[in-house]
This record gives sequence, C-alpha cells and structure tokens, in this order.
Amino acid sequence: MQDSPGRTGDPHASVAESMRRPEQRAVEALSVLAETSEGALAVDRAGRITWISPKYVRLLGLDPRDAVVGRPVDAVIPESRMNEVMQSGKPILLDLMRFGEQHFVVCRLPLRNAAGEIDGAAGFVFYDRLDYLRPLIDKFRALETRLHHTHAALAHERKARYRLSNFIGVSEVVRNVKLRARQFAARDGAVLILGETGAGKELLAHALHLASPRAAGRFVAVNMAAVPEALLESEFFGVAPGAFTGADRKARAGKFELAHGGTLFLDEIGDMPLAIQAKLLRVLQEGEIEALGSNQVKSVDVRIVAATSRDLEAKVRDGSFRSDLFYRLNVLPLRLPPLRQRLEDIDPLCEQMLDDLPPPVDGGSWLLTDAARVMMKRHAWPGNVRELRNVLEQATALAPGRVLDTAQIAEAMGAGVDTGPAVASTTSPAVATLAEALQDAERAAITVALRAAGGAKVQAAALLGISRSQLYDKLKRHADLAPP
Ligand SMILES: Nc1ncnc2c1ncn2[C@@H]1O[C@H](COP(=O)(O)OP(=O)(O)OP(=O)(O)O)[C@@H](O)[C@H]1O
Repeated sequence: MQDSPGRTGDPHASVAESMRRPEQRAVEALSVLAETSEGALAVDRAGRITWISPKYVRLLGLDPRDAVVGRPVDAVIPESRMNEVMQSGKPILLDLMRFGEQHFVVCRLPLRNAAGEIDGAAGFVFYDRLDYLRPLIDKFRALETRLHHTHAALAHERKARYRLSNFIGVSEVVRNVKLRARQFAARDGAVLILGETGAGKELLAHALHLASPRAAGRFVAVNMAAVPEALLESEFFGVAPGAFTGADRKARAGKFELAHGGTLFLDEIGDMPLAIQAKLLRVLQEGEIEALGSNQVKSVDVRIVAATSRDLEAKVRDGSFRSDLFYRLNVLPLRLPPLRQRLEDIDPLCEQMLDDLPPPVDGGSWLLTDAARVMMKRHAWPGNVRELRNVLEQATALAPGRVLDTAQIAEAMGAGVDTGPAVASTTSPAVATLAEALQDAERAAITVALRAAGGAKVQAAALLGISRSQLYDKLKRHADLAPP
C-alpha cells in the first residue's frame, strides 16, 4: 500500500501528530461533531446531563432559562437511550428518536476515561428535518402502527371472551355440564374438557375462567396442534436472553409466565408430543418453570384447563399419552356430548346464531321453517356447533328473502345432508308431514344411539341426552326399533 501525500510530505509533522494524546484527539473530534450536528449533549456516568448545545435546547423547545444541566437525561428526553449505551458500552451509531411529535436521526457514543472505563456518553442529532428521509420514516411509522395493533390484538387474545351464559343449550346434558362447570370454576384443580371438534370446548374453557376467582387474571391459550413441535418448549417456558445465537437476542416470556395468576388453556392436549408431556408434568408437579437457555427457575401460579377431541384414554392405553399426566389433568373432567346427541339444543342455538348474523337485506329477522329445522335434526353434525354456525351463515347468504327453508339448508349442508323421506319434498311443509318428519328424526337418532351403545339402553339414553325412562317411552312409540 502506498503512503498518502500527507504522511510522506513532512515526517516531523507526522511524529508530532502521533505524539498528541489520543484523548485530546477524541475530544477534538467530538467538538467537531457537536458543532456540525443539529444538537448535542453529554451525560455523566449517573445519566445526568453535563452539557447540552444551545441548538439542542432550541430544537427540543426547552426554555433556555430552565436548568437542564444536572437533570437525568430520561427526564428531559423520555426516549433517550444514553443509559443503555453506558450499560452496554456499545455505541448506537444510527437511530430514529421520537420526541413528542418529532423524529430525530441520532447517534450515541459511550465515553471512556483514561483507564478505559465508561464514564459517560455523548449524543448527537444529525437530522431534524426529515423530509428527505420521508420514505424511511413512513416505513418506520407503518411498522410502529402494526406493532401497536399486534400488541392490542395479543392483549385481546389473552382475555376470556365468553361466559357460561353464552353457552347455549337447553338439553339436560348441557344443563348438567354448565352446572358442573360452575362448581369446577370455584375450585382450582386442573379441568379436562372432552368432546368432538366444534362441540364448544374452547367456549367452555373461557367461561370456566371467567366464572373462577382468577377472572381478573389472563386467559392464555396454546393450541398443541398448531405449534410446531420444535417450538413448543420455548412457547411454553420462554427463552432466556441470548439462549440462541446472537447474544443480544431478547428474553421472551413463555405462556406459563404470561398466564401467571390466570388460566392456561391447553387445546388439543391429545396432540402433545411425549417429550413435552414429560416437561409439562414436571411443571405441574413443581409449580416452577425454567426458560430455555436459563438455569434459573421461576414459580408460576397457573390453573390448567385442557381440552381434546381425541380419545385420551385410548392414547394412554397405546402409550402415546403419559398416564401420570392424564391423571394430573383429569382432576375435574367435563364431557361435552356431540350435537347429534342433544338435538333439543339446535333450536335455541339457531335462534341465537341467526340473531348474531347480519339481518336480511329487506329488514326484519330470519325465519327458519319447521321443515328446515327437521332437516337439521337429521343431520349428523360431525363438525358440531361450528358446522351449524357455518350452515346458517351460508344459508342466509343463499336465501332470496328472509325465509330459510330446506332448499337453502340442504345446499348449505352440501354432501352431508340427509334429506330423509319426510322432508324429501321441500315445497310444502304441511303440518302432517312435519309430525311425520319429527317422528322420523327421532327414530333415526334412537337407532344411531342404540347402535353406538351396542344395544345398551342406559348408554343410548346418555348419548341421546335423555333419561332412561324417556327412552323407554319413546321405544314404545317406535315399536319397530326394539322391544322395551
Ligand atoms: N353451546 C354453545 N353455544 C353457543 N355457541 C357455541 C356453543 N358451542 C360451540 N359454540 C360456537 O361454536 C364454535 C366452535 O366452538 P369451540 O371452538 O368452542 O369448539 P371446540 O370444541 O373447542 O372445537 P375444536 O376441538 O375444533 O377446537 C365457536 O364459534 C363457538 O362459539
């Protein structure tokens, strides 16, 4: 590499230059920066302002007569990061700093004494008029807004949204579930909600939380099936700072910590991998968590509500679910029967859901014909209440007016519909046909229940959500089904 002309021109000057004390040269460089910038200030090791340029005082709109020197820098400039620079010992060479409605492009440097120890920091404002940086600022603002919305959405997510009164149903079985849920809410043991997909398990978990003494705490949900296995541990227990590559990566709280004082809802618990089951069991036993990459334990006070649509007992038997965890979770069990076993709930659910949907274009409210109701009671509803809601939503979109008849319901149900003999003709839902259709629907439901229960009437009655004596009465009317 060739020497520059300055260095070869006058050897004596070079020597004199190199002999000047580095601190002196640093001070000179800082004063040049201070003069050329739009504002500058220095703070001492305690974060108090030791000097501020008059330009900066004006830029901040401060009264020059106010004594700024000696005050903590954060008290004068709330978004200042001078203390952070001193703590880390690292400069922040370029940053956008908000001050009230304005944004400044700033640079912050740590200052060291002769022994190399940090004894203060200096900050400079390079740009105060940001017109030429407008695209950058706009992007920054858009990101800030998105972050704000994300925070708001997260806070909303962590609140329980449904109460037991939102859990619609008039069947005996639903009334029992609600009664038990109210009793369980008052206790603090783990609750396990079992039921098919769309049966209302999550709704019930929200309601349990809001009916419990923890209602003022958070309701935090984790869906085991939705989180990749590799991320589940950090999702649950959090991450210590620098746990991964990139030493300054920030700490992240896990769901257990977020739910401290509240309820943690573990949805689809049947899909939890065995390795995580072992860790969850330990947390439930010890009430302590350890963030990933940390060797410190934190106590957590969390109530667990778990739910699954899987046959958890079968999973315990085949070894894919730990029996010890199952017993820990199954302290207070709640079993939600599928909708096809509580057909009486369809009418009140429809009323509520139609009320919640946008009204017909010509005003008034939706009218579900009796024939349509019968048709709905013949359907198997594999997607349960969620499917019912979807069908109603689609039917209202298909309906020419405010009447929802078999045509719209059948179309909305798609391939899953069982039109059956009584409602095959959808044109004139005569009263006689309706009575017949109701009988047919009842006969079909009883047949399915008896088949599912292997002919055991007590179990079939439970599946149907009716008492044993009610089933016997109905069997007398449908003599062709089974002798009483
Ligand atoms: N009894 C009910 N009353 C009113 N709405 C209900 C009822 N049961 C379920 N729903 C509604 O049906 C939809 C599905 O319910 P939810 O998500 O609670 O079911 P889930 O059993 O948790 O389903 P998945 O197993 O698929 O997660 C939601 O919109 C919920 O509000």
